[in-house]
Amino acid sequence: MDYKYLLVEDKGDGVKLVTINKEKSLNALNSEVLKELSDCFLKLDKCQETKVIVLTGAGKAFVAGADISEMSPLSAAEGYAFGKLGMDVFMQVERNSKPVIAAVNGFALGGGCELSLSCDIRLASTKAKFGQPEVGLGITPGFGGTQRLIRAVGPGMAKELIYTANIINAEEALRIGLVNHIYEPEELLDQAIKLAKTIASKAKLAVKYAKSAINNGIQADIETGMEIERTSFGLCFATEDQKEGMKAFLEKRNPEFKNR
Ligand SMILES: C/C=C/C(=O)SCCNC(=O)CCNC(=O)[C@H](O)C(C)(C)COP(=O)(O)OP(=O)(O)OC[C@H]1O[C@@H](n2cnc3c(N)ncnc32)[C@H](O)[C@@H]1OP(=O)(O)O
Repeated sequence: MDYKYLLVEDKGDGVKLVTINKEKSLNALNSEVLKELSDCFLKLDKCQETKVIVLTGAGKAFVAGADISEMSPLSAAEGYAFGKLGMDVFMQVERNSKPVIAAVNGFALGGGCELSLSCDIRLASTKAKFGQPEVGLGITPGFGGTQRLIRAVGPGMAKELIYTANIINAEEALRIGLVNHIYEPEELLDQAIKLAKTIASKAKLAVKYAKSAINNGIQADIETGMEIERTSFGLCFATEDQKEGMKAFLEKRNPEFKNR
């Protein structure tokens, strides 16, 4: 996969590393980068060999937000369309059939924080900074921040972050549950890939069904959520990997999953 602003590397064992590589503008998301991300995540979704995706940024930023120079002259209708473009791409990340781990190496502001929120798991370097600075620019979050941040950290904390535009460090992000773990900058990618490989070693379809059950269930009432889980659970029994996983346990050996 060849892109102008993305690097896609095969890290082995079914793990792909996607790096947003537009260092000069701190990986700010313009329409071109968003379209490349869309194409990349669509292809990785369909790629049989890919089991887990790690997403990071080149240089000192994960993503410093949507591109302010592109947004500055927009009309209301154009602003709406730009917001929709970002939302659609982030929805592709969130709904990707493969788990996506955000390795947040530095600034994750505005659209950058929102991109990390569309990933399944966030890991941070000690240098990471998170925030939704949009109200300081005269806009609201526009790539899903008002909806995903409340789900990640609760409405009170999300509202404080969004209304104040405060930037928080990795420790605070860990404290409020925005990230799962913090690592030294030089360890972040290795740790993200290690976590990705642990997930990739499990039954691929079971992980896929678990992801969709969690993502769909979180939007639903508990009874609907339980029905979603029952359906996913039942579907697993139609897979070869369920037979192999349980047979291996009973035979006291490691399973050899075929991802079928
Ligand atoms: C729907 C979504 C909406 C949004 O996401 S709104 C945008 C939210 N993000 C922000 O408001 C953050 C904007 N950026 C900053 O505040 C600062 O940057 C930082 C604090 C992240 C870093 O500051 P420092 O280390 O001093 O770097 P630097 O010189 O400001 O940035 C290097 C180059 O990167 C460009 N840049 C940074 N962020 C953006 C952006 N979000 N959109 C467009 N360009 C950006 C700058 O302008 C500059 O460029 P040049 O070297 O040509 O002066």
